[in-house]
Amino acid sequence: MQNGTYLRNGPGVWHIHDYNFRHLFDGYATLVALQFDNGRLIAAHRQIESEAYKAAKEHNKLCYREFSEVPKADNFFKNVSDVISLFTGASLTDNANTGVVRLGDGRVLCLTETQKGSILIDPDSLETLGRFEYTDKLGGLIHAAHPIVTETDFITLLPDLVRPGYLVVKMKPGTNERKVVGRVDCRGGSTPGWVHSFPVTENYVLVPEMPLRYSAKNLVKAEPTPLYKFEWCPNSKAFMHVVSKISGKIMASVEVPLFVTFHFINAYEETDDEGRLIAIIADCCEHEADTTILDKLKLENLRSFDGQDVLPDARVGRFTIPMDGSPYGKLESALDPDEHGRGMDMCSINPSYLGKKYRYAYACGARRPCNFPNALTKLDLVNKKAEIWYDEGAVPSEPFFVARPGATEEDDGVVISIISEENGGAYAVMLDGLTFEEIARARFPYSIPYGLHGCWVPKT
Ligand SMILES: CC(=O)/C=C/C=C(C)/C=C/C1=C(C)CCCC1(C)C
Ligand SMILES: CC(/C=C/C=O)=C\C=C\C=O
Ligand SMILES: [Fe+2]
Repeated sequence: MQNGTYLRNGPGVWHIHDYNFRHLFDGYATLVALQFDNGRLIAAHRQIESEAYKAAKEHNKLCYREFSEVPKADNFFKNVSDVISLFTGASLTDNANTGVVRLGDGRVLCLTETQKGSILIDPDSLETLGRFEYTDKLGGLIHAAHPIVTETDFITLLPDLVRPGYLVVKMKPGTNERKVVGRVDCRGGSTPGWVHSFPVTENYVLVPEMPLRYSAKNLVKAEPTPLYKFEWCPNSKAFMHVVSKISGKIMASVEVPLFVTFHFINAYEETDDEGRLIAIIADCCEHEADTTILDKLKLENLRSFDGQDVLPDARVGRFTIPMDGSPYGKLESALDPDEHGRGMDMCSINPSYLGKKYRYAYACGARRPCNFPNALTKLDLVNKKAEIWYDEGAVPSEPFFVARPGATEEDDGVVISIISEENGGAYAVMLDGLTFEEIARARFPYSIPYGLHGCWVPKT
């Protein structure tokens, strides 16, 4: 194993004093680090010191709007209406609890869906260094939680709730300034679809327009609605738009079957024998166009498993987007969902295959009955088979692939996951990327809560 640090972010504290949050996504961000140092493993964890977290600790109450929680009127600006503070962004959380990325310039950035929740941290001490200030004038309050980050680029989408659409933006390493690549207007609905993540190919950025859309009326509600800040709008239809990375032009825009996804896995360009582009293939963790997964992530559901099989089905949804001007795209299962127990989310790939034809993905899968993904799975998208790693009582977080230095095979590397156990225990596990067998496990001397997304910071 090369030397370096695996960092994982995620909600980890779900209460303020004696007030308990209701949804998984509300929790205050907890970073966990696994530092690999010449065969030794050193583990650490630390809270991200966001303004939202510090204010909650200082005042013993919720002070900012979280994913589903809204402060009581007297918790924030007394005389400013919620609506005004929502649209200036002042009341929005900066609780950067979703992901962590290493920028091409080496800075390590924690993110969530609010732009103000972009927070720099020190990957060695896990100390919060401060807010990442975007120096451009693009404004906006929200962005995709998952930018596409490489050594040379940072690409993200900014949903536009005023003029329904999405800005595609990019930022060079060493800068804090995003530049507009292009813009996509929504084709359906009066608001953009929720965009937690999106995929890219070598030449294109794909903009998903999901029929689960931001909801103007739910955004200002004080109490959570069944779909939180969103609305299911099947009549508004679903679309995939293809934007050129170079010109920003829309190269295709097709209607696709209705879908629900948080996470795109990867995408690539399909060419014919003469090398002409015929289609774009984009894969995602798709929840069978069923929004109930969102409410299943309520803490009371996650904390009460009684043996009933209540995890909604999910699959690898594969979009085929024709590039010949045809108006419709396809959405099919890339493999039989029974291969991975019809549970599917929290994915990773070998980063060298980003935007390219690829064969393997790693994700959380299911061994049923369950109420949450309880297994790790390696998906072979060519042979349409899945391997499963399962340990009784384990709640594994995203299996994160780290390639072996010098590897030539796509799956030559290791897969790291942090396991929270039903009984309060926790351990880190390392699987062989090729065989999917367990290589090592290291137990934490205390509990580590379930978490979301990670990144690899190589030792320099
Ligand atoms: C943890 C995770 O995956 C998602 C977190 C999403 C958050 C914190 C979303 C926050 C929002 C608000 C506080 C109001 C505006 C809308 C929205 C972006 C959903
Ligand atoms: C944990 C999760 C879905 C699990 C269901 O199968 C989704 C998390 C989304 C945010 O990053
Ligand atoms: Fe995510």
